Amino acid sequence: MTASPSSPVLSLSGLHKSYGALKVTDGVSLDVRPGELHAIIGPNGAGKTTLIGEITGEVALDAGTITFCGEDITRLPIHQRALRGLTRSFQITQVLPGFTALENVATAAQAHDGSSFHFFRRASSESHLNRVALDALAQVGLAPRAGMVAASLSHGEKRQLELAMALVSSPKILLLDEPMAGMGREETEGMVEVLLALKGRYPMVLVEHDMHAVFRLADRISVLVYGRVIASGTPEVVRADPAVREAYLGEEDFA
Ligand SMILES: Nc1ncnc2c1ncn2[C@@H]1O[C@H](COP(=O)(O)OP(=O)(O)OP(=O)(O)O)[C@@H](O)[C@H]1O
Repeated sequence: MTASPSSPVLSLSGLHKSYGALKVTDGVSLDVRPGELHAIIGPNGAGKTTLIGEITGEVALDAGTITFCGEDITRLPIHQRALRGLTRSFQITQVLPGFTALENVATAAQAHDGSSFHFFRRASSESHLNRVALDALAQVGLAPRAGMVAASLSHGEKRQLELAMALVSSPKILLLDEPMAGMGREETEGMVEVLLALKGRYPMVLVEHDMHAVFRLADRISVLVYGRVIASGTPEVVRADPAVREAYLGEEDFA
């Protein structure tokens, strides 16, 4: 089955997951449209990271269907989903601390491109990989740090580096799980700028607690509470929703 240009890139339909009596995903249905940045927010323990894991295949569903680029991927293993361009970044640290930023991204590009990498073409392959890696570093604003070893990068820069490593895997969607976690205001602002620049080029699912960042970036927001989507829509619609305001009672961002 092929998807038309306007059909959703990713559709979740009736997803369910329980751990014993705890319903972590309770009938979640939502879709991500081409070029859209769709944020998923909700209080601690609402099931956001679990939902990302269900999309990548790390968490097995009890019920429901996941469709990606027109294909039912519900039963596909993690690597088959990744090969199709379903790319997760953050909270999985694959950065090699003793390698430079450029080497890290080139290694990620090589891993993705593995089958076309031949020894007899080594020199040209390496320069190709370096070009691809530099381009990805530039996209995340990290080109000036290309020659620095990853260990010497700041926390925010390491997160930018992880994002660059995701970009070289030819993503058809980016799943970003708390990219601003542990960042100060300035680093958060830097990451918002990077994601704003990438917006529209890749559809993105963003799980994030920083509401200022979410409201600046999102085209649509879905609010998860106890594993259920209690509201979904544009930032304006979600901000004005009484159920959302109740779920976030007392938090200044919804005041
Ligand atoms: N493997 C597991 N076994 C049992 N319970 C689990 C497991 N994974 C997650 N949970 C529980 O499921 C619930 C949802 O967890 P999840 O990490 O998805 O929430 P979250 O919305 O991402 O939270 P946070 O915002 O704090 O990161 C929590 O109560 C958590 O303790």
